[in-house]
Amino acid sequence: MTAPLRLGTRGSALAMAQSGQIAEALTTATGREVELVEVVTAGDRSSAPVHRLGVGVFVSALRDALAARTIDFAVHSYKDLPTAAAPGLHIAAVPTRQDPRDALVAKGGRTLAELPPGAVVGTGALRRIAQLHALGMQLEVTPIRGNVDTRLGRVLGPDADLDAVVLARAGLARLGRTDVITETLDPMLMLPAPAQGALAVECRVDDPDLVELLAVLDHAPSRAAVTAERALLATLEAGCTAPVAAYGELAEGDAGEEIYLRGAVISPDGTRDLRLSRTGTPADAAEIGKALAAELLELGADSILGQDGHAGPGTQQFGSTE
Ligand SMILES: NCc1[nH]cc(CCC(=O)O)c1CC(=O)O
Repeated sequence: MTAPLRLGTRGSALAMAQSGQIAEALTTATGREVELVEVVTAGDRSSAPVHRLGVGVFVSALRDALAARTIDFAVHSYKDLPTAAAPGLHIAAVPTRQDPRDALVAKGGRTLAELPPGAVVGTGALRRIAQLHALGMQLEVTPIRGNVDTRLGRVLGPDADLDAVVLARAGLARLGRTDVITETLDPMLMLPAPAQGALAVECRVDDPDLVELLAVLDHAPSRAAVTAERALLATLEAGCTAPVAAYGELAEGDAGEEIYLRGAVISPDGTRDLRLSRTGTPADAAEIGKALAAELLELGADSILGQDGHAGPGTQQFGSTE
């Protein structure tokens, strides 16, 4: 009898749902039993805005538990991972990615285009705030945070005080709540966060048997797309909350499989909106991301990122956007 593998997870409904789904997939694929071990993170204990805390707070307690060997592996929302590599740890799998687009949940079943001037839209991420302002619709954007149910309650609950919220479709899908979505937002308007909708399955480098076991969950196209998006983010050296968006899509092109990467850097007030794209082969995913970031920098991305909304030096270690 082998002992069950210990999967460390945050206690939020979303974290429990995605950890449970990965545990089940691993057991199905390998026959190994998996036990969920709850880890409380500083991010769960605080109610400060995420762009102040840095989303790294959600990650570090899980990584500490890995280092302390109280858990064997962890499942992260990939977009919450800092771009800096974690010494001693390895992303053993990037499972098949969920739909990476953002979703609108609005009162009265409204779509984005149906929101009247002055409508109050809640979202926590500067990337979304910036892109909502860039639409020029006179939306009033208000920062919110909290778990998915709390956010939905601001629109759908008895004390609803917002006209709409924007959140990741993937989070709603993992919780079985896509029914509340009134519009899945076209990436032409709302380019997703780098790695949104993807998970990262992480374990210790010094656990080679587990590295090999977890690899059954890896989905190469999802990994390539996320690699390109995160290389763009890392090259821009955008702090934890910078309004950077990136979306890599894989498709069959004339010369075989191709990756089509779009990137955007938007000022928080939406008045400056740089968007570019680039194609290449999935094997060059990281280079494509770096090259696209370099082009964005050439066009002044750094001056946009230097405006308020940039995380500042205190939170530079956190590489994720939201
Ligand atoms: N920043 C919070 C966060 N981190 C991961 C998800 C779920 C979507 C995903 O897995 O990418 C969410 C919620 C959201 O952005 O609405």
